[in-house]
Amino acid sequence: MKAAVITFPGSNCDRDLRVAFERAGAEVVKLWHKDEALPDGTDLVAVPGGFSYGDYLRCGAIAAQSPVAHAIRAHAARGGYVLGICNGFQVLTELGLLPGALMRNAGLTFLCRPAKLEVATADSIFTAGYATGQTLSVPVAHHDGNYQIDPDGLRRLQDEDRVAFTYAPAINGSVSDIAGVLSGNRRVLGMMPHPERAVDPDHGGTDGQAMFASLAGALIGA
Ligand SMILES: NC(=O)CC[C@H](N)C(=O)O
Repeated sequence: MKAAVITFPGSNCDRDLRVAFERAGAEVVKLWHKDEALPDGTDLVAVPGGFSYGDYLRCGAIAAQSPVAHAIRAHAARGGYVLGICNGFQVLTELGLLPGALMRNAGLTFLCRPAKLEVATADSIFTAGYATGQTLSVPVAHHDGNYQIDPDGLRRLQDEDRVAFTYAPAINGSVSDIAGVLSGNRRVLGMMPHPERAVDPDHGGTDGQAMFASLAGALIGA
């Protein structure tokens, strides 16, 4: 399995994401925001957390106009896998690969702490290593994690079983406590919590590990 991890100016979780994939047995290639094409054989594009382009305009808005953005869109259009974590989730909504938007946290403060999550569906390559309803502890670190979507869009996400994770209890004002969502073909996942910060006992927990193990396991040889 080959994962391409993208770095924008201001990304700060690209190394952690690379290590999480490598420990799970994936081959990782690094991409810079100015790269216009993915390496041949890329199975999954990973968009890391951080403050791409300083979070100017809106979190993720400038990254969605960067040279590498076209390559991400083309990969998704081909049915490729895409994982966006935190700022990466914001970038994927700005790219139009996932519905909804990430607004300022309801409490107007930056939240940096472990969060309790519930796995809302195990029916995806990203969440297959968990059980639906399982509770996880995964760190969050964001000021714009308040997921919002119009009522029709919310109904569609729920009807199509595309809510991947919810906060339990609520932390940032997200509609229906949504922490992560899947695309219609279930091959794109965006989530605000950081599973790559929970893959080693020294992180204080390993609840993120199953996501990388599931991805690497399913895509090895792919
Ligand atoms: N850790 C992150 O990716 C943070 C995302 C974004 N900069 C925010 O604060 O909401």
